[in-house]
Amino acid sequence: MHEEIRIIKSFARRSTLKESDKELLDKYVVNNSKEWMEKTIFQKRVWLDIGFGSGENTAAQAIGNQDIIIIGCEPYLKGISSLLKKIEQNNIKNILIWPDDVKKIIINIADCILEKVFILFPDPWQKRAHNKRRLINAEFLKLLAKKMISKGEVIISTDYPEYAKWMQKEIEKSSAFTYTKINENEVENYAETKYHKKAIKEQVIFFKLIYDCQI
Ligand SMILES: C[S@@+](CC[C@H](N)C(=O)[O-])C[C@H]1O[C@@H](n2cnc3c(N)ncnc32)[C@H](O)[C@@H]1O
Repeated sequence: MHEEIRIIKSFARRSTLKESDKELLDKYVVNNSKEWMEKTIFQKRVWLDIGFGSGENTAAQAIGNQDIIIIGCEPYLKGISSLLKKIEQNNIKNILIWPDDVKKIIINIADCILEKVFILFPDPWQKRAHNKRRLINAEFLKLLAKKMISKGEVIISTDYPEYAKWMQKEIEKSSAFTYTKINENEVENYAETKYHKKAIKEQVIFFKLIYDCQI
């Protein structure tokens, strides 16, 4: 059956990539076709970092887990440049970059393939009129669940208490995951991200969601 997801833009591009970064990106970009992914990555353990920002966590996870492939999704071009720099400096071989909206690639990712997903400090879209732009909602979580292996994990963080409450409601509404609140030090190989460093520390919340096909 044809899968569809509403694409409400939750980011804005403000710059362009330098020529040298464009060439580098060609080396690491993921080809958004089912056939290419089937041949190239779906035999491996696949992780996803959605909205990687400057790529601190993506790089740390790739270095700490050499036997996985991590696909980093991020439309913010300066962030892509930062991750490319980390990849080259650390000679990282297991990162692929999707330089656009996660919703455009997730539909082409095979079902039951994702082992771990990070969504760290997603944009909170605080004004009520903008809430619909929030990435975490029941519709997106249901789609994500279809792509997860049984017992696969999604790690989500925020420092906005109101968004945290919203997340809890949407996780419960989607009824695809069980979830617990965890501490940052329970996230293996986690590297504090740029937004974590800027966050209101006492308010930072991490959720660990587990997908269980039996639910
Ligand atoms: C608040 S920043 C957090 C960045 C990083 N995770 C961190 O903790 O520093 C949210 C990021 O999500 C990205 N983003 C927003 N909507 C997205 C989408 N639909 N697909 C992929 N990335 C998205 C934005 O470009 C932005 O860089």
